[in-house]
Amino acid sequence: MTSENSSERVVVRLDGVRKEYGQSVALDGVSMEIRTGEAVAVMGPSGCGKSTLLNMVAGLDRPTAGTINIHGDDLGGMNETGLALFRRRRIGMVFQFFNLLDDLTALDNVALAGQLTGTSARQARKRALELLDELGVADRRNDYPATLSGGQRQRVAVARALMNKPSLLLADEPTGALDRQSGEQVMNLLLDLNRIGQTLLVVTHDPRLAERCATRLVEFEDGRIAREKVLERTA
Ligand SMILES: Nc1ncnc2c1ncn2[C@@H]1O[C@H](COP(=O)(O)OP(=O)(O)OP(=O)(O)O)[C@@H](O)[C@H]1O
Repeated sequence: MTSENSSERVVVRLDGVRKEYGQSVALDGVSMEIRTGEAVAVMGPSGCGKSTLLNMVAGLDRPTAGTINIHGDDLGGMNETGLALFRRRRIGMVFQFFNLLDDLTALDNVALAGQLTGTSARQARKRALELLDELGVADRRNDYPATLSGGQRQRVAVARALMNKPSLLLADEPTGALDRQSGEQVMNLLLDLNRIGQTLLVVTHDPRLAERCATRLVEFEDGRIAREKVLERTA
């Protein structure tokens, strides 16, 4: 593989990323790459900067210093509108507590993500239904989040994250609020998605999630990368 080809395969590149909140340093010079098709798990003690890293990569917050490139686009060069568009089109996000809109049905929660990028309501609802079907929750399409189990809510949230075929799926403790069985199902879902080519960056406290789903483990300590290792997936 030529170096040109290999650079095309880089989805995310962080270079010397530092983030300060007042006196506190959340990220202290982080450089890393994520390549197409990788599933990277980020672990580390509470407060080591994991969520800050995801927020930076999603363009939800800006670094104090350093650069972040996603598929060659420098996030630092985008204004707020550009960042919002980038996020909707290129990034899918899954959160610990689902972050679904309570007053929309499961189907509308998913379809809205498509409509926000200009897909027609009809097309968006069609794709949303296909995704809910693939994720095994199509029968709950007309129900509101409050009436769904945690595992079902997370499936709907994953469907929403996939709506715009993101270059990168980010997940922040996606199993953190789930019972063991629902957590296992969400792990299998992430594994299946990665196996069909979805690039993943997952923050977790759960070593089982990293072992099951990740191709690489990155351990953070005090805002820095302390260790990295390639994982052999057993499943
Ligand atoms: N908005 C903010 N304002 C001030 N300090 C913040 C803010 N966000 C994060 N921090 C600080 O930055 C550091 C890293 O926080 P971060 O949430 O990234 O850690 P984490 O590894 O995700 O922790 P946890 O595992 O507990 O979720 C912490 O010291 C935290 O208090």
